[in-house]
Amino acid sequence: MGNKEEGGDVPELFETREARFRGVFKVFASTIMGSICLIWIYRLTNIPTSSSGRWAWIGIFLAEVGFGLYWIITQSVRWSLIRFHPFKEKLSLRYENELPGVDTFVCTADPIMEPPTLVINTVLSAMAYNYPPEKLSVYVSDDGGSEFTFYALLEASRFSKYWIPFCKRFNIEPRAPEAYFSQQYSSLQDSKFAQELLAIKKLYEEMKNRIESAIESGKIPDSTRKQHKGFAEWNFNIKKQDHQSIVQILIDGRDTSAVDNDGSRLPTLVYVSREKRPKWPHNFKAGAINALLRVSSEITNAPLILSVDCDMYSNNADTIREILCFFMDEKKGDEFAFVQFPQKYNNLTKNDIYMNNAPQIDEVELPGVGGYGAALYCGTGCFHRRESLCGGKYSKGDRVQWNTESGKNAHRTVDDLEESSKVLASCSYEKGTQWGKEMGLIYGCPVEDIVTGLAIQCRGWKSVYYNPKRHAFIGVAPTTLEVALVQHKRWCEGLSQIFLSKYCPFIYGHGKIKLGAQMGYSIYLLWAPISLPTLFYAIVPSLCLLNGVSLFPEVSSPWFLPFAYVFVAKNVFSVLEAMKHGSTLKAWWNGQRMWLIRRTTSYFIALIDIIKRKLGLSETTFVLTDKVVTEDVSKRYEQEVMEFGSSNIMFTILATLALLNLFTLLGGIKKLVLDLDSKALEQLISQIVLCGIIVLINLPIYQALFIRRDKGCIPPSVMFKSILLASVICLMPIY
Ligand SMILES: O=c1ccn([C@@H]2O[C@H](COP(=O)(O)OP(=O)(O)O[C@H]3O[C@H](CO)[C@@H](O)[C@H](O)[C@H]3O)[C@@H](O)[C@H]2O)c(=O)[nH]1
Ligand SMILES: [Mn+2]
Repeated sequence: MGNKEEGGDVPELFETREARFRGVFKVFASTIMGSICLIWIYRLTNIPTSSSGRWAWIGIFLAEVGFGLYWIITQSVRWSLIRFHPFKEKLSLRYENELPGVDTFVCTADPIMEPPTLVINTVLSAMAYNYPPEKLSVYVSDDGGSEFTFYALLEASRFSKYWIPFCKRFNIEPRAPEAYFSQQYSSLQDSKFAQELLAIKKLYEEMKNRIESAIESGKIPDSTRKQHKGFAEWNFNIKKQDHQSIVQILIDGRDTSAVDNDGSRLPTLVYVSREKRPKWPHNFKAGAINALLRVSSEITNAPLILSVDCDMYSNNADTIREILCFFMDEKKGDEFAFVQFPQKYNNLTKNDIYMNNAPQIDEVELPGVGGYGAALYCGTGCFHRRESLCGGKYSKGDRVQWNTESGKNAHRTVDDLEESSKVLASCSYEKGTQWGKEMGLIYGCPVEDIVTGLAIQCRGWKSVYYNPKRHAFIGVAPTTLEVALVQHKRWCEGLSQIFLSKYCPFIYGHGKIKLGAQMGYSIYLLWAPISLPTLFYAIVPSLCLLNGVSLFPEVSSPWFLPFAYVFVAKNVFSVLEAMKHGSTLKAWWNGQRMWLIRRTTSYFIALIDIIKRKLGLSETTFVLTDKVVTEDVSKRYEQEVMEFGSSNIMFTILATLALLNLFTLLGGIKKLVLDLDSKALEQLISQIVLCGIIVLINLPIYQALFIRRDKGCIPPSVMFKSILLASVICLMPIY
């Protein structure tokens, strides 16, 4: 058991390293700051006196104030970049015999959008961690209330008896079967391995076939239904939003006869579908997690909780051991409430057309907020201390007892545990309690994760953002523009809601988390308002160009310099930052497009919806992210062709903006050529460049409007609407 009793100078279980070049960066940032101030001064001292363009001028000034302030907010995180490095060998030496239990929560909500085979891949990867199996439990929350998901889990519980020993014997990675089988094998020469691989792959395929054909036929075969008492729950007419609570313990980890093919114990596996009734709000994922928190506390009550979305399989079997280095560190471990991993995806294309992987966020901003001890909780790929999630406050000097196996359930039967758990998963259980307020995940916000993480930090806890080289969790990224934008709209709406609520980091977090962390949170919480200056910049300078109204200083004026410097320096910096973290130049460019599209569509619509909600006109919703696509769509995704193909209002907005800039660019150039006035050219060149960049970045949109003929192009109805709208806007006079 090592030297922990000796006290005093025990070596640390992890170290932190600060990013380099922070001094250089501070100098660079102050030159930008200086230029921004100069731009503001220029705007204030040069307001046009004539009526033409006066309001446009004031508007662009406000937009630049908006951009400038937002830029300042984004700086704090770049000053505090910290990376964490655990020493897992030391952990084993010191604590191998007192490792804590870990309860893994897997959430799923719909058997069509989140196929049961996807769910069990995640479940199997979580059951196969390099960790004592009797200390592992996996709870699946099925908000779809689907018999097929239950059936898939039953199949997985049987398959795990072969899968887990196979993983451990050959120490394979990753331990989600589908992902494992889809990669190249290096050691097929080893004939024993090759044999076993073929056998296990066959078993997996057979299982998958059984599950998929059951789903296809729409019913579970009677012979199968007889194999488990759990199916009886579906004898009633179960609807997704209207059913009793279901708790089925598929593997009871206490049972010493529940063993795998090698005779080793198995992790506990539990299926939970909380009660749903039409008149009870179910609070989406937050409600699901809270139900699991209670059910798991009844059954295994592990002190650590891992929560993952159903598409996020574990990609590293040692992850639990790594995060324990943070939690169990003698000096600092006690104050950590959670350890968050970045969200990584296995279905990205080379140039990441929808910017699903934003290095700026994963590699800079999130570790930056983490540097202030306030890493964001992002919903999936996160390990929590149960106590902190259930409302506990951090108090200094409270040493945790990790090994809390009390054996309180030793004499209770599975039936007994199931019955008492069902009560905990019922609708009425939370009535009049602190669940959703002080306890568990917070209700009423579509980004339950961010607000809950913030509340935990304001109770005194710290958190870690840990971004290891080998990705710890890998999921499915959106593969169509619509899904990507709808997801961002949900996030943006939820994030703004936090800013406007009592949880606003500057107020709620005041004196509890550092100012830098408050600013770091606000990078995201202020997504919605930043849509306005962006829209302004994408519309008004172009319209002014069309009307010959100049909004920027002439090239020969010294005032031109700060504009040029901010523009060039900011973009060069952003390219370098992206490429340093492995992006291609094209991916960066695609990212700029997505950045423009998100701000002018998702964030703008979210802003409108927030106002509507404030007026009492709409309610919180949660549009689930689809994790399956048709072959046609996925082929275009592979080729990095943008997918539209629906008449979502967001597409009308983005097509209108693209066309507007095309019209004004052509109109403006025509005017200049006809007038042949070099003075006017000098005054308008900035606007031509701006408008030209917007047109360049929108090339795929024109293609989708006029050239492409596949199913993913922009539908004619959207095209006509946007041509009409763009033309009308072109006719608007400039004040
Ligand atoms: O009523 C619901 C709705 C969703 N979910 C689950 O929540 C997870 C996330 O849903 P998804 O549609 O995949 O949304 P994403 O936008 O991809 O999720 C991100 O953003 C969410 C907050 O908006 C976080 O909760 C997630 O953890 C985070 O991965 C999935 O496992 C769902 O099954 C439920 O359990 N019940
Ligand atoms: Mn997701």
